[in-house]
Amino acid sequence: MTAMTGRIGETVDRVRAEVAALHSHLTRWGLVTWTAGNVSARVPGADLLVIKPSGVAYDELTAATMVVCDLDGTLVAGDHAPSSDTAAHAYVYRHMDHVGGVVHTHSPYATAWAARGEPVPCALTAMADEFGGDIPVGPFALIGSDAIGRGIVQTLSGHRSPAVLMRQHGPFTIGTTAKDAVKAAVMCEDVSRTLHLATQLGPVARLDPADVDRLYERYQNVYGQR
Ligand SMILES: O=C(CO)[C@@H](O)[C@@H](O)COP(=O)(O)O
Repeated sequence: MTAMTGRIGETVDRVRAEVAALHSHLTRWGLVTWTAGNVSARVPGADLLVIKPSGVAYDELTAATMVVCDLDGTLVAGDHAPSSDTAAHAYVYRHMDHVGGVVHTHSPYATAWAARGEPVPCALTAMADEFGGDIPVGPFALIGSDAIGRGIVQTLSGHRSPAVLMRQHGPFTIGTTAKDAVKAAVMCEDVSRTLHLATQLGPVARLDPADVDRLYERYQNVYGQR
């Protein structure tokens, strides 16, 4: 591992361990095939991010294999090339100050909705809880520039959903923390699957917007251990 010194080095090492461990949720919840997914986290107190190395198998990911980039996506520390989605993650961090973590997968049901360019309709209380409405579709964009990141930010800015289905590509999720972004990716695939099954049986009705608001406020502010 390319060492970074001092207090920032300690912080980076902690974030590297956290990001490495979070990748195990992508395989545990069936969100990725081969290496087609990545998790990143913003480094607190620094214009840096930690992200997965490109194309490295999940069972080979360790804190030491995580790479550190600046918020332009340039490699700062690490012995591997950064994820091919680093530019998208970095763009989100530059333009959404509240975001501490970003996840991208090709999880099958969410990616099927992305293939069709259709938002996942908010027809379940679980969707109101986690997404506050539909899961929106973002524009088609080729990898390798700021285009994907711009599409994520344009779609999610002012939107309650932490997930966006990038058209004909797959879901990207954001969170206050990287763990929150991973949870959003897990829940995005879960509701995408359920709504897929439901729509196979016939039309589904969206929840009343007032009910969505009430469910979202409760889940975001009361649910769980506070
Ligand atoms: O979607 C793509 C490439 O089109 C990437 O997210 C996926 O292959 C994962 O790439 P990385 O292994 O993170 O570089």
